Amino acid sequence: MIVEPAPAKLNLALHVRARRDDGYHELETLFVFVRDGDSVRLTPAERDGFAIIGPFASGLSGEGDNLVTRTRDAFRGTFGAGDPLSIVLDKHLPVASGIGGGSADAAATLRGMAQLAGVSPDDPALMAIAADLGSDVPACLAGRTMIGRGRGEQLTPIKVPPLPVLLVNPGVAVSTAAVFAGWDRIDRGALPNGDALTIALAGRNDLEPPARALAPAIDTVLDMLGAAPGVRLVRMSGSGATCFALFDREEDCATAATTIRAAQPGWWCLETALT
Ligand SMILES: C[C@@](CO)(OP(=O)(O)O)[C@H](O)COP(=O)(O)OP(=O)(O)OC[C@H]1O[C@@H](n2ccc(N)nc2=O)[C@H](O)[C@@H]1O
Ligand SMILES: Nc1ncnc2c1ncn2[C@@H]1O[C@H](COP(=O)(O)OP(=O)(O)O)[C@@H](O)[C@H]1O
Repeated sequence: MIVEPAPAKLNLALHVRARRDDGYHELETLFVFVRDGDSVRLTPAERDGFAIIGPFASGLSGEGDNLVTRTRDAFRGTFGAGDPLSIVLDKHLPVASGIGGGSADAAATLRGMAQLAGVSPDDPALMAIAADLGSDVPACLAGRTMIGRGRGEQLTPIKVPPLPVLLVNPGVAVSTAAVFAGWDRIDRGALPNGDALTIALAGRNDLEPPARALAPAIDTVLDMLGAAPGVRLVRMSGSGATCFALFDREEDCATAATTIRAAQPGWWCLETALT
């Protein structure tokens, strides 16, 4: 049995540069990962099985299609059938929330299946499968801080300090495609140069305005995070609606979490750290 962690992704900065003829957008983004997330358990079995457990299981259980089973089938398409597998997805990340839960699950499934099949984690075919599954899956397969370009699949490593971070989602799912469609098509420029923190602090998320138009609750989340003592940076991640606040001190992160949980008990709130 293998249990693969599927940590949440954040975009500390996300610059949308152009709309391509294939409908996707050219991006420049700073991908980081946090300590916590979903996990995928893979066990060789008599026949294939797939189950979803955990606090956000109900948001997905009704859907026949899941990125985990799609990934399993894509892996087999490249590397052969192998043993039947019982797969359990433990879903802790809110669905369609800009922190790449589905992409992280896909990447964890690829890593786990590669390990079971004796495929090297560096096999380039894994990255090719990842890029086919979704724009964020290559970064999640790499699983560490990266500058992403193109659709997100051109990756360059960079280091980030393990700062405390608070993630807050107001419980509104937003469609990635709808948010990109709302981008005003104005190129506001490249990612700044420098170390990861400099890039984050001087960068932007160009998807914030269209996401805020679709989900006005994001305004309230950003305001509450921005009012937290000791906060270093507040921004939305990906296409939203999850927003993050970076802190220098764990105590400040914990205080902000307590304040927000008391004011908004229905929101999802995760105190974690960059890895
Ligand atoms: C915005 C980002 C930033 O990291 O994150 P999330 O909000 O999903 O977490 C990603 O680019 C999302 O990646 P992912 O969620 O894998 O998206 P995909 O399945 O590839 O694409 C979903 C839809 O989003 C739009 N899309 C996605 C990526 C991109 N570079 N340009 C796009 O226009 C397209 O309309 C596409 O049909
Ligand atoms: N394992 C999965 N986890 C989350 N979403 C999934 C999964 N499999 C398929 N999906 C579909 O993918 C869509 C995007 O999900 P998700 O990766 O959570 O978005 P985001 O990258 O914006 O956080 C969801 O609306 C859902 O229908």
